[in-house]
Amino acid sequence: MAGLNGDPFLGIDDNIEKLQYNNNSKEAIDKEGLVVGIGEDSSNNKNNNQGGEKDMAGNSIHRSGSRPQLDLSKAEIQGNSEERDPTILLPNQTDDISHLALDIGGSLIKLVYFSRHEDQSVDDKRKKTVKERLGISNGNRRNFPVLGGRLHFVKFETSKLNECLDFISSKQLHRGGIDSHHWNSEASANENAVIKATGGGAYKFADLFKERLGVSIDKEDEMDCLVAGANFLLKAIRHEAFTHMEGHKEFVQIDHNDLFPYLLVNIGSGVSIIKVDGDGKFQRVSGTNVGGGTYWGLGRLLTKCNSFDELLELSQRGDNRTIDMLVGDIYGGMDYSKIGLSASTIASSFGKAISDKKELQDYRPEDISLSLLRMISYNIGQISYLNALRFGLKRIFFGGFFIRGHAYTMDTISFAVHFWSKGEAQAMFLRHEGFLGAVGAFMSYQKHGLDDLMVHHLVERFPMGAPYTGGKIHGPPLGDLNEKISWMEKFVLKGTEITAPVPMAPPGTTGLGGFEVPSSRGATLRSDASALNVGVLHLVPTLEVFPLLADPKMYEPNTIDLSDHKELEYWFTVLSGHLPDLVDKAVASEGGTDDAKRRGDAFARAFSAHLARLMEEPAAYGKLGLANLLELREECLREFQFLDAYRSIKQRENEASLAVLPDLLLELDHMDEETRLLTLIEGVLAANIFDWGSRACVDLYHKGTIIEIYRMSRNKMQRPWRVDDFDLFKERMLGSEGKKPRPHKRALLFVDNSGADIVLGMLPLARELLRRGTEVVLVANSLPALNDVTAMELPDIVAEAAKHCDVLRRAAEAGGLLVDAMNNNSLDGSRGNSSSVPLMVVENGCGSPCIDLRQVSSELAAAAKHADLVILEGMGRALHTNFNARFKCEALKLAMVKNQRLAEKLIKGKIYDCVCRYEPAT
Ligand SMILES: Nc1ncnc2c1ncn2[C@@H]1O[C@H](COP(=O)(O)OP(=O)(O)OP(=O)(O)O)[C@@H](O)[C@H]1O
Ligand SMILES: CC(C)(CO)[C@@H](O)C(=O)NCCC(=O)O
Ligand SMILES: [Mn+2]
Repeated sequence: MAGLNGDPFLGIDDNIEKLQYNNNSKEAIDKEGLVVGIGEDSSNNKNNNQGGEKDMAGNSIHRSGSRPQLDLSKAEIQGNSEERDPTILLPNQTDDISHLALDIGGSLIKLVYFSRHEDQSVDDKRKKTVKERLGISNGNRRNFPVLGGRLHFVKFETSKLNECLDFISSKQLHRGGIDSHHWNSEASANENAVIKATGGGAYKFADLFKERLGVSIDKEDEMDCLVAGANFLLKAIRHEAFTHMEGHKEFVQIDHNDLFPYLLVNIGSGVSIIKVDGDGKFQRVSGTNVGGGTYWGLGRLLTKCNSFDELLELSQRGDNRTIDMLVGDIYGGMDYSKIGLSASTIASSFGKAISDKKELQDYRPEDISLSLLRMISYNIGQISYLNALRFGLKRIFFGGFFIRGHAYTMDTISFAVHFWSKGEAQAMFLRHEGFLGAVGAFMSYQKHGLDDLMVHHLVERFPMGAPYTGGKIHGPPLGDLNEKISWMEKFVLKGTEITAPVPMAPPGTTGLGGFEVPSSRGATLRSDASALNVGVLHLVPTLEVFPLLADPKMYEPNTIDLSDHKELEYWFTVLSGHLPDLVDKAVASEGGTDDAKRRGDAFARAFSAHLARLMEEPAAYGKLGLANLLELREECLREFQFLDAYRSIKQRENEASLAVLPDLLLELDHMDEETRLLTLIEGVLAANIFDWGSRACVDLYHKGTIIEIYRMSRNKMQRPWRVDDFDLFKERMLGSEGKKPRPHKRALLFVDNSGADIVLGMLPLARELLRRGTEVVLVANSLPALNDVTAMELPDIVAEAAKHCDVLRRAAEAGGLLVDAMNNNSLDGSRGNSSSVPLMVVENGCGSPCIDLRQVSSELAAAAKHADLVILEGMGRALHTNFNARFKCEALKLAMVKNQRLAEKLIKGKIYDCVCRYEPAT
């Protein structure tokens, strides 16, 4: 959903050392001596929205207010100043420009770095008026002092510091990370660059950083950073914390108002135990030197393993009973039931090694590793519990890379906490486990304003890097697409370690006394390349919670819960089955070139890898719903630069539908009000059959033309529909017993597909509402998804339709949609007709067939303020998501169910059944 909001007031940080400008800003520079509204209110920058303002990487450079001033003196244009977007160098820019923070620990270096949004803004005539209409003033951007962009998470081994330095230098992260491609290092060595860093290495390696990268390290206190990082993540990431018991992972919804106090246990090389009472309010109450370094260090000596992951992997095949001394070993096979110890309880870790005449080589490394892992995890759990007890704390959050998302480790810790506290205290884990300190260090750049971010401003995405390179100890800096594809091709050639799903062992119980080894060994450990379950965090300060949600806290967008494995398997099959066809469409949409084929292939592999990854571990990317899977597919397409796979299909369908629209409108106009309303709703439902996301519909396309299918679909419309609140809706619209109800003030129509769906379904319905004096806001996707119509495409479609319809034309003019028409002909004096209610188009902030109403565009949020009717149309928006959503205003949910299983599950019906659900305001 993020990265699509090409909004000029996203407020990207602008301490750029080098910027580019288009012709407009060039003028400004000439006149004003290079002070082009930078560091001032960006409303000065009328050129922001022009699409031409892109750097070579396709990124636009934003200019926002409330940023530190740039030193533009001695700025010079590099290369030919006649070029459209010449590069300007700012040699004297010495502001604190870093977008990188580090946590350099005893074992690992953690990096958090920031990159800008790829601005997708284009010259969109819709946008020119919509802000004005909706009263979104430029002043609003003052509310978003936060920069928009992305946070990336990477780690390296501390012993391989050089690799880390190379990474930083190859990405030019120490120079602000902006526009690294054409940074001219000669011309502007930045003497005063400063990077925030925490952990012991911030002290130990400061000189080396100065020497190698020419940057100074600004040291931040480690405990401060851990706490700041944990507080931020718990506040801002929806599914950051989870419990893990007996192999079962469950995300915990943390109430921000009820977070403190808690105990934070960071298991790095050593362990810090911190009592946290608030933001910046904490005390390190304990620690233990038996930690991650102990497991890895001792483990390496005892097993000759070469990597931490190898050691962890060994443990998966281990049996600790060969080396641990059990109660039964001491009690002759009996339980010591008086104090609640079963025979299989570990009495003494490694205890058997004393009595045996065995040498180290007589023990299996697997058993040693498991025994060691269990000993250390259990010990930490127990010490943590004791500290929680000391301060009466109920919640313990565990972080640090020792945990490494490993099921057995988490189960053991949870077990210890649960057992000793008799269920009073709860162990919770964090998805960004090892990055707490680094996130905290990043936050200490106060100018980033990260503190102000709220849950709805953050969108986590899992690019190709998630299943392949994400979290790799030293991920290759896969900057451009080509690099990515070739890397993946190599990877695939090497073998397909990533694609084979390994089902998790079914969870079992730990039995009597509860001292036994937790059953969960987890699935086969994945190679480190895919070890991390964190994605890229997109910061989108313009996103807002949809203001008409009745209860945003209780709102859950997904109707289908994919934590049910059967359900996941089903949708996995559906999406996999759909893949070849999608790849065909995508490749064709890009002209079917060799390059497109190669990208298509890479897309298919990447998306399959995501699916396989999620089949193996459904919660790998946080809580998983069907909407996430569908969005992942769209994001994945975009990642391989398929910007609109259904482009030509959409165009064809729009044209075909527009051709029959006049006839339809004529037909409608001959009906009485009641028949017309029914026909209109039927029309919406019937036209919703055109859905390229549905297998059944794609099959239909091979059997008939668009219009034939539409006719057939119309003819099949028979009431009662499977969910049929039409009579209620009709009464609200037309009244009963001669009483005329007041018309709606403003209706938001969340539209779905291109072609018949929008042209023959939703537009005629919009027209009816307009005619009744209701303002209509067409809410469409910001970015393409399947054959969904986008907010950018809508004005042209409306303009075409308006040629056949006065109601639409006047409303579209009043809504500022027909800019061209208004300029060209002031034909009948109806221009700006104040008696017409406006028809508007706003983008929803999404690039997916589903919509999560907790994160919508500010445009939509503004448009919603005066709305008293919400119409959600289509499977994605009205069924897969939001079927159960409750609104403060009236809601109408319209869709044809084009999937047998969904029909059975949701409405106990069958494929092609229809839903017309009307709900009064709550
Ligand atoms: N790939 C890896 N290489 C080395 N250790 C790893 C790896 N993955 C996980 N670990 C574990 O994570 C621990 C380090 O965790 P973390 O990065 O949180 O601590 P640190 O900051 O390096 O240590 P400290 O805070 O004590 O200085 C290691 O001691 C080891 O147990
Ligand atoms: C020394 C630190 C804080 C470095 O991160 C960590 O390794 C740690 O908390 N060690 C445990 C030291 C102790 O409290 O016994
Ligand atoms: Mn650390």
